[in-house]
Amino acid sequence: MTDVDSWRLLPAAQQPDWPDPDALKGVLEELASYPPLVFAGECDQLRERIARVAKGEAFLLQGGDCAETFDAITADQVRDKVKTLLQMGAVLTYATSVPVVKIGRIAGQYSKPRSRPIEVRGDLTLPVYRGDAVNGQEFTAEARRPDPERLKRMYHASASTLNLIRAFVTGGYGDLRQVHEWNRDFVNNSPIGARYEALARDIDRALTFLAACGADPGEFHLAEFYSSHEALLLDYEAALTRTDSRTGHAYDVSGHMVWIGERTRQLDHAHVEFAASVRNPVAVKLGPSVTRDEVLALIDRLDPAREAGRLSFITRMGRDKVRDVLPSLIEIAAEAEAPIAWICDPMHGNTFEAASGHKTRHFDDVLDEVTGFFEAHRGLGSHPGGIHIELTGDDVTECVGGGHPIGLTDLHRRYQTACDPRLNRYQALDLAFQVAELYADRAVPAIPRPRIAQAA
Ligand SMILES: O=C[C@H](O)[C@H](O)COP(=O)(O)O
Ligand SMILES: C=C(OP(=O)(O)O)C(=O)O
Ligand SMILES: [Mn+2]
Repeated sequence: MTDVDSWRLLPAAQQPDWPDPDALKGVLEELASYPPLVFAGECDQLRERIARVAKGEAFLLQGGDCAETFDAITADQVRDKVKTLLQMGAVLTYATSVPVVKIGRIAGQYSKPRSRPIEVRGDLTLPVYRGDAVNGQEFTAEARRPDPERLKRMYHASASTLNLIRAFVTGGYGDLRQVHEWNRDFVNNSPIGARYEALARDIDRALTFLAACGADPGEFHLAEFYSSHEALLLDYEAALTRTDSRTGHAYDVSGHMVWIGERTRQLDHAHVEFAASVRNPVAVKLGPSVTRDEVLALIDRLDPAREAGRLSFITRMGRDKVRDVLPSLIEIAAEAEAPIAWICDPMHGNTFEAASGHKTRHFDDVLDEVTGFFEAHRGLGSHPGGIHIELTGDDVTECVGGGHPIGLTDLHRRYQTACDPRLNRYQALDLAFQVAELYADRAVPAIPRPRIAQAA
């Protein structure tokens, strides 16, 4: 591990141009005095859960908005997002026969890397929207001016979201029987529900069997839920980094897991340096242009001890490239004896612009990339560790396709995202059921059963 401040000496991509450095300094000092949002022990627990993913004994489901917004922190919206993830988790648990580690892109996903630093509309050129932690979406000079006070709002928004999540999942919301009932409703009301009927019935039978055996399905750790976000704004992440009194290690206590994006994973830059200095489980996004040397260097820098659970790679290749590019990456990591948890992000390599100007993704492309990810792992005998999805619990029209079909001409109806198009609640559940079908068809390798001694 490196010194927690060593990143400050290196270049950092995608940082806002804060107009008033003194105001920023004051905010960061204040943030540094705030209580942690998550505890180091929880981060350790998640690292252990991800270690099981890396060993082929668990599956990981990570999902949530591309960009959270301060306006959307209502009890209903947070609940529906968590509910969607719990529902997907239940289907995937049954399909994979292993525990599903559930992680939200939530309670901290407030900043965005962008393709261009500016946005032009007509005669007006303004700084691009970089997430609610930095500036506002409205296309005015005032809204687009980076405002460090927003970093404090990010902290408070994350705290209230986490508070709600903790209340939902410990207050019985994640009870398996309840979650299965919601899935039953989804199947009954889906235009393609007949297709999912057999799987839903199998889950019914499994639950009835467990109840008959005297087991309490509410106790199956279904309600364990973790937070994650892209560690993009290093000033914020560093202000929320604390030394753990138990171990003396530094933890980024802004979320349980943090990841480095495709645009900020340069080896000699600040983001990798920062991630190397904290003890959280960390992930790096890998796009199709990643090289062998980069993969090896990321492993050596972020997981020098080869500790399972420490480093995940979230691959986002695009449906056309995943089958060609992913196998060699898996081989490189295997040669380096790195216990990587491999997660598939089937969203970011499959974005296109519709004729209407909306950024969108097709459900079939998303499913195809997940299928290619499974095929690549099956070909090499490695474990397809999980999926990373941009989704919402709301009934938005941002991605096309799915069982309640959305066409290109429907996009304008409820296109509400602050950045990238998300699967809506139905599309997210379609994805979970159709990934489960891949398991049932044996299109993916059977996962070894968890050893009893390691049961959570
Ligand atoms: O997830 C976010 C986007 O992929 C990223 O911010 C780039 O988006 P843009 O091309 O609209 O800037
Ligand atoms: C920007 C994102 O992804 P990537 O870094 O893979 O482009 C994202 O996850 O929203
Ligand atoms: Mn995105």
